[in-house]
Amino acid sequence: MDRGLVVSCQSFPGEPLYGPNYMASMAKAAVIGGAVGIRANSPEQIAEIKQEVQLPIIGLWKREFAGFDVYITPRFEDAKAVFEAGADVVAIDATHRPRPDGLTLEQTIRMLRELQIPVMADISTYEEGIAAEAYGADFISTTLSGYTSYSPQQKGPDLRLLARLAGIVRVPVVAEGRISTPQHAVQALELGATFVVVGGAITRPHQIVTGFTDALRSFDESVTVR
Ligand SMILES: CC(=O)N[C@H](C=O)[C@@H](O)[C@H](O)[C@H](O)COP(=O)(O)O
Repeated sequence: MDRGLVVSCQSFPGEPLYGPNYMASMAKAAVIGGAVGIRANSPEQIAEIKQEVQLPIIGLWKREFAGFDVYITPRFEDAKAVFEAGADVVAIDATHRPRPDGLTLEQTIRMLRELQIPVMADISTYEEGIAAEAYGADFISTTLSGYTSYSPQQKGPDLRLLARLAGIVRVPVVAEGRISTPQHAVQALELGATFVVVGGAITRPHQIVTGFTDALRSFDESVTVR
């Protein structure tokens, strides 16, 4: 995949853009805008997008299993289904938390590589990134920083984690998570990211609206106080 922008086109039940082909249309818009790849959720949405755009797809499948914290492509068989739906790379939770199928992360990555399925390791800490590379992941992405109980909880992207990993691992490092401005994206490339994944800031209109309404509300409140 070329250096540049990957647009994450994901929608979920209850969201206004959840339904047939909304995400395929979003992916078409990403193509027009010059994206180099698409990140997409679920075999269904991946297959829809695949029909409409030629760009490489990083696929995942968000699934919740009672008693487990991992939710990004949690089981080996979910990863296989994502690949079979047309993903070129499969993104998986690459933390060391227990997985619902009882496999370790190392076993999962090894089994996927045996099937020649390229793996993107979604990590939350530096140590997880180093381990994922050692296990054979093809890409390391900062996706889960801020979304595990033990990683830094911050409003903006974890550029520090990105820079530390980019300085040491040999596989491509991907900047992902809370990248909400073009400036963040440029900064990520400067710090060594091979590509930058942007989701909500492009493909979640309700999130974009909230950014504006929150700003207006704080302005109103500051005026009232005066
Ligand atoms: C933590 C998690 O579950 N991240 C998910 C991973 O696929 C998506 O919900 C995010 O939208 C994606 O990572 C892009 O990030 P952002 O939408 O912040 O640009």
